[in-house]
Amino acid sequence: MSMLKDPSRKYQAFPPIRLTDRTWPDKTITQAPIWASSDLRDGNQSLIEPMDTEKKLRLFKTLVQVGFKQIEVGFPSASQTDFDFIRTLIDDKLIPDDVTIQVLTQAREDLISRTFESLKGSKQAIVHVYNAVAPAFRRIVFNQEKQGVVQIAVKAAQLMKQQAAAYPDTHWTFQYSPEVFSSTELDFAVEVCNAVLDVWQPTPEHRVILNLPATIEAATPNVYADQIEWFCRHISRRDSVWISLHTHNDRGTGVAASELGLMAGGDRVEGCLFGNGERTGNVDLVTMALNLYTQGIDPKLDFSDIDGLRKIVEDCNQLPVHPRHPYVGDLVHTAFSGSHQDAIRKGFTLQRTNPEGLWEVPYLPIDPADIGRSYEAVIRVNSQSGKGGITYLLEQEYGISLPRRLQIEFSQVVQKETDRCGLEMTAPQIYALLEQEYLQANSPYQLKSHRLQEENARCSVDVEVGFNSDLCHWQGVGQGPLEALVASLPVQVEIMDYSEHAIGSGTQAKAAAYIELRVEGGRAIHGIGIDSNITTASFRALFSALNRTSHQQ
Ligand SMILES: CC(=O)SCCNC(=O)CCNC(=O)[C@H](O)C(C)(C)COP(=O)(O)OP(=O)(O)OC[C@H]1O[C@@H](n2cnc3c(N)ncnc32)[C@H](O)[C@@H]1OP(=O)(O)O
Ligand SMILES: CC(C)C(=O)C(=O)O
Repeated sequence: MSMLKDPSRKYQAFPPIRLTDRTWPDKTITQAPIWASSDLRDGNQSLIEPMDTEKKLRLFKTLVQVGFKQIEVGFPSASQTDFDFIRTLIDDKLIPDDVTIQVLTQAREDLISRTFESLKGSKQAIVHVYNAVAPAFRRIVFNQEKQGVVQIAVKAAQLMKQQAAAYPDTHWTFQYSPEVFSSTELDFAVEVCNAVLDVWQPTPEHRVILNLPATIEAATPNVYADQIEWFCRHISRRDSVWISLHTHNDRGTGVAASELGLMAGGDRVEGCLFGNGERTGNVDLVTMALNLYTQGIDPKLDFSDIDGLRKIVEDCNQLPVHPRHPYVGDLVHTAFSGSHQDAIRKGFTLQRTNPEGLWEVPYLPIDPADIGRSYEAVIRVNSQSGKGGITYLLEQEYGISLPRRLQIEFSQVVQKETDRCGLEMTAPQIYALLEQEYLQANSPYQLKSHRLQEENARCSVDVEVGFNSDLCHWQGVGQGPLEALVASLPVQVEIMDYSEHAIGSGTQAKAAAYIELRVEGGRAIHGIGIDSNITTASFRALFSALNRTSHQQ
């Protein structure tokens, strides 16, 4: 078997929705939807090993901490583990007053009564019932005509009403999902839902939830948005219903579909953290929420410690989060490539001058600090990197600010090394290379010591220099220490550029000095000196450049 030359023999294009006056493309999302986490149900049912009670509890508490107010906690009629877990939540009073748990059931009598039994004693709960309504499911799964499928839903709705009446101390909310809504004839989806609403008789004060799943994502996200807008226009009692979106990610557009679905009238979004869920996953609620955040909208979910959250979710799901996963992947705030690093470094420098201003660092749609990440991993260096990245790491990790031409010179040294080893270079490795190349460039001339005297604005210097196995004394006079040192040298040099800065502060502070030197009319070469004494640092820089010049001749 191989891919078909003519895939239309096997696959059909999804038909477009007839909605020429669609309004959603002109809408924007201006507030967070009602979030409902399905991690403990849809997420859990898709795991290789479903969570045990301990893991479920851990994840439940985490979801509460993040700020979810509606949490689907399981399918209690399906397994004793789920049933017991729900009992634990209720009996041990682990559900905060402002959190509503939700449970799922098929539209079958025995399962519905078991579901209500599991919720006995809860203050409030959402009971979520579903049956598939799409043509293929009617034919293949239920072997029913449309009316048969409507009857399954209506009967379940009636049973739920009866069961709820038997437990009057709980505040019940009903939820119905016409499963595979996205592949169902729209008028039929509305027909089934209207029939369910006729049973439940919701009011604006006591609404029900109609959850419209893209159980299997089958079209571009604009089609889902059209479906939602069409549905919202045609459903009866719109003001008594919360329209809930439940998208999967089969085509990789689960987030886009939910976002467009919100523009099209959705009130609520069900999904999982980091996109866990059946097959390619449910819509990723973290991405959705942080997408809102980066548009300046409070998502009402708190991801201030996104790495801590990821760890818990990975432990509970026993599934890793991809390094490229939006916002949370290990590499998503990291730039390896030169032009990105350059732009990021400049962006950070500018941002620091106005920390309260709008975030505008190129290539970083979010400030990593807002989600608890350090800037450490923002720039990493390999053979694709340029001077910007190297400079950034030296600045951040070692407080060393190389002057521009020295950045260019040193980046070539790093480039040679990354090309040679083919690996990433960490900040300590880059610093080690800097040390080796500049700070340890002490042959043939080794600065042993120096003595300075200042008189009448004249400086005289006496330096002790190791040269081969000899010890020499060089003496010179000038207006400043550096000029005096230059005058003492046995070769003709010209200082093309000099700069210095402090590294750190207080008693631990050191000075870094940078010199660009031309020796006897040759090529300009750089040197670096670091010392707690600024004059010594500048002398070291000069010797570093002098020695490097002799290596390069
Ligand atoms: C898209 C989703 O994520 S939907 C949620 C899916 N999640 C799960 O199914 C996880 C938990 N489920 C289970 O553990 C089991 O399915 C149980 C315990 C609920 C039921 O198990 P079983 O009774 O063995 O039945 P099974 O799941 O095989 O059910 C198939 C039967 O239920 C019917 N059925 C399936 N879904 C529904 C539904 N939503 N409403 C009514 N009947 C349904 C099928 O037509 C089939 O009927 P048939 O036996 O007359 O042909
Ligand atoms: C039960 C429903 C909402 C579901 O999980 C789906 O259709 O994907």
